[in-house]
Amino acid sequence: MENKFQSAYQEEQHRLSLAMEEIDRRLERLRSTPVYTGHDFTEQVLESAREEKRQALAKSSQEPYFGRMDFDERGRGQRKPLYIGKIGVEREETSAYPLVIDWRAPIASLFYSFTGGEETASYEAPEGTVEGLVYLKRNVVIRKRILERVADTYNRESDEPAVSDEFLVYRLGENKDNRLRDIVSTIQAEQDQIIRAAKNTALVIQGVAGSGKTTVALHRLAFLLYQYKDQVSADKMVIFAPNHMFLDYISDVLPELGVGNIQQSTFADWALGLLGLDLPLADPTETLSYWFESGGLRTESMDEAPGRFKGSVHFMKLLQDFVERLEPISVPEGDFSPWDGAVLSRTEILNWFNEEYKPYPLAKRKERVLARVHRWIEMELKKSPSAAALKERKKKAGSREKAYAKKWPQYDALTLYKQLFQAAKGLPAEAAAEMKASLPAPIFKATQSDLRSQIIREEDLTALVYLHVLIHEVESSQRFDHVVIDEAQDFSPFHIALLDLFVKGHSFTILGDLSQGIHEYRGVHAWEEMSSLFAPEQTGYFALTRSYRSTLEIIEFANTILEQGVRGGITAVPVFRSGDPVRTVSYDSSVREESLLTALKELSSKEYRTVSVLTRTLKEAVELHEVFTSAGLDVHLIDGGKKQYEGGLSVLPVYLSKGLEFDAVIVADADQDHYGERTWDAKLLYVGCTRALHELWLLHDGPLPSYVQAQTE
Ligand SMILES: Nc1ncnc2c1ncn2[C@@H]1O[C@H](COP(=O)(O)OP(=O)(O)OP(=O)(O)O)[C@@H](O)[C@H]1O
Repeated sequence: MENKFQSAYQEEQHRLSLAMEEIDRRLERLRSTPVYTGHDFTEQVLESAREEKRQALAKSSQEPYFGRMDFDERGRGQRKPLYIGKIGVEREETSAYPLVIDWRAPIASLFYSFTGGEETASYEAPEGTVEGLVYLKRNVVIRKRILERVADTYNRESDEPAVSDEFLVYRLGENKDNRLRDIVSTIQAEQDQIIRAAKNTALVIQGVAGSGKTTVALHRLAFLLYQYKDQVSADKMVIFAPNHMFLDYISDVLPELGVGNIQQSTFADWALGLLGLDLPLADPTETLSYWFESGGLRTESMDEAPGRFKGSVHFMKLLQDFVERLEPISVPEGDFSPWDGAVLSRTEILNWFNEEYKPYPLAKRKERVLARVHRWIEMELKKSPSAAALKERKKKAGSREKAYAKKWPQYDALTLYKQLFQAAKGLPAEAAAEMKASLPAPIFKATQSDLRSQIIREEDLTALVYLHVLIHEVESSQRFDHVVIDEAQDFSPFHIALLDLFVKGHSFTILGDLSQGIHEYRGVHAWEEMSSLFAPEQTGYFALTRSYRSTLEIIEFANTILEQGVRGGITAVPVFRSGDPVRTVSYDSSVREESLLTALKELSSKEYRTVSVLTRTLKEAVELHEVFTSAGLDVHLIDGGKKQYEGGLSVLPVYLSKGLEFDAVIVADADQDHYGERTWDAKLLYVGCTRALHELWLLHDGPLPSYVQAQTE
């Protein structure tokens, strides 16, 4: 065994030296080509391509590849070693396989999809299906030009033919810093399927906690940019994520994959930018504490929650209906007369508005009609009998034209939204009453009062953007080539239907986990709510059930919470990576703070890079932060306003931990007072526990909730 390993290592060392020599030689040649700084456009384009190549080769020379696959393409009768890296490097002679194959190339898909077996394997190439035999799948770890590790995950000629998880487990065992990382060397077959799925599909992915949803979505973007380079551009792709800190947390993956310039935004930022609104949104803390304080007035049923109503397709239709009802009352009453004796009849204006400009949205129709009125005035002015009359008429026409334009309704999203919640003011009485009746009374009242005080909540943004689209339509510069929605369980069907108006070809990657649906007062309760928005051939569904983040012990512990507390959640299948047992530590309430401090000190003395304390509420997080810092620990408080995740030690409310991960997690106050018997409490605790990679402790002073198994040491 030792010898086999030695010889594999030596072989790879030799090949690595050859590959690096070749890359260095090419890089040197490119570097010695003088940089073009002139004004010739063609030369500038060529220079920019050379610069791109220089940068790619420079990166490649440090870590040329991560995998090797020996493949015998049927018909060739020869087994060839293929090297796969983050950046492809072509050979100078074109007939051979590239020196390094880009991980996104069709042939590289074999490296990920091949899961062992004696049979022939195949991949889809532009020229059709290519079949052959895989002999070897090998991972090689190269850091800064040094070969650190060689691990075979499959060897046809060995006595153990099954694909081994050993390398994956080694990778998962590493500690994490403050950034999510790429996984190109260990993408799993079920993840690869999603990454390489066709572009024009609304993919909906349900994945258990830690199944790699966020990571997979980012790799999918890099794949789409490679595979559809002529159809998509990075700056026309967008990732919607829950908050700025999360965006910061994931921001390194795409550059690591050699992809830059992809838009990353929260839905709220995008919506406010599009609306051109410079209004601060209502502070979400109030809503969050209403829904997240333990106990309280909250009911189990979320169906009447404002967010659910305002996120429904029903509400979307209602807005459309409202705008349609505005059409017939748009053109002001009466003829238009620019000066006495000249009349443009309302019938003529109506004809322009209702017939000639009918295909345009409301605001454009108004704009076009007013421009036409202006042109009509100019024509009429030409008929003036004298220069003095012309002057007089011009003056009159100027002020009457202004007054006439003012009589038209104002078409901007916020004005219309306010109008709707002023009992559809302006509509004929019967229509107005019908509109009002279709809005649930408590939501009507609360929104009316908010809008009177200039308060806009996040849940109003979908409606505002939709009204904007209805009156202005989507401009081509606002369209996306692809939209990724992370934590999609917190989005509503209305969000998706709205974004569908902005994306070409229903090209979506929608990822989430219903078991982590802690914002279900506004998010979806079943994926069908989203997938049913598309025709069956436009959408695809994938489920990821394997969890890569946590140890076997943590996953089994969290699964019990799902089974017994959430009842109906999809449990995760662990990768076989064993660690320390989960600890449930009971303490007396008089020593709560000391106990948490001791626990944090103990975990931070280990070799972990990130340790967090998760509280139930923000208030508790703030208080504990004070305790920890007074004791001299360097702890970051994550309070929702934070734009960056700094790693190290953190304290935060559990609901803000979604999407993040830590080497070790302490759940504070894991008792029945803080986590009651409701499904929702169990979901919150599930989210908290599944943030831990290697170690999880739950501290409590009262009895644990019934769905948490006390752990004995
Ligand atoms: N194939 C893989 N190889 C190595 N690591 C992986 C793989 N897939 C996922 N991981 C790791 O698992 C962890 C979880 O990934 P990620 O955060 O993308 O999952 P998620 O499904 O979005 O999680 P959650 O919903 O719980 O926030 C990350 O540390 C990621 O690097």
